[in-house]
Amino acid sequence: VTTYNTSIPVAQRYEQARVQVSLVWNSRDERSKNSEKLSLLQEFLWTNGGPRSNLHVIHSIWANFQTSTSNIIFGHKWRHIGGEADLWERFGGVDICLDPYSFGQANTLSFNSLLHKLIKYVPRGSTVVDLYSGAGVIGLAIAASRKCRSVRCVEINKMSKLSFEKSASRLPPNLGCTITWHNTDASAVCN
Ligand SMILES: C[S@@+](CC[C@H](N)C(=O)[O-])C[C@H]1O[C@@H](n2cnc3c(N)ncnc32)[C@H](O)[C@@H]1O
Repeated sequence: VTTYNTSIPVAQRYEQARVQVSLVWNSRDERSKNSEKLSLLQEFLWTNGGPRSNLHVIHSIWANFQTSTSNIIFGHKWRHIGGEADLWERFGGVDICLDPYSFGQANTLSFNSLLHKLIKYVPRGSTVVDLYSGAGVIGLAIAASRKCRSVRCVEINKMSKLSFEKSASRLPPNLGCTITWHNTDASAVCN
């Protein structure tokens, strides 16, 4: 859900929030059997919830292709099939891009206020490691506070790097802090 438009009051922002829809399709890709049904579903959703509908609640639509029969929800293949590709949020005073393949906190209001509180506890000149960082939202907010020398984000999902890089490109210049993102197992880093 995006509530990005910070020029309007918070309550109104939540009323006008829009949803990023991810359709998980149990096939290899968009050329597989039954893919016409995916297009029909996408068209139906966009007609009834897109910008030209009476109830514009859909920000974007993505398809995810999952052939595994395990209980892992998402497969590795993603296709953007409608609306804006990037979903932006505002957390801890920074612009954050959340692609559907990156983890996003569900309670955005609480997360935002927790981030503002957390930053107060960071001593000046710190070296910070954001373990299990996802797209690096916590690390990026700490980096933007200008309180630390470096922030390293550590995350196992390599796709989250794309979201991290888009957000990092919007950080203000000259923060005096290097911020990097590392695709590795955080439990190995801790040991
Ligand atoms: C609950 S999310 C939190 C993400 C981020 N800190 C936030 O608040 O938005 C946990 C993250 O840990 C990652 N993760 C799970 N196991 C991991 C591991 N062994 N090493 C590094 N990251 C891991 C997941 O992919 C996920 O992005």
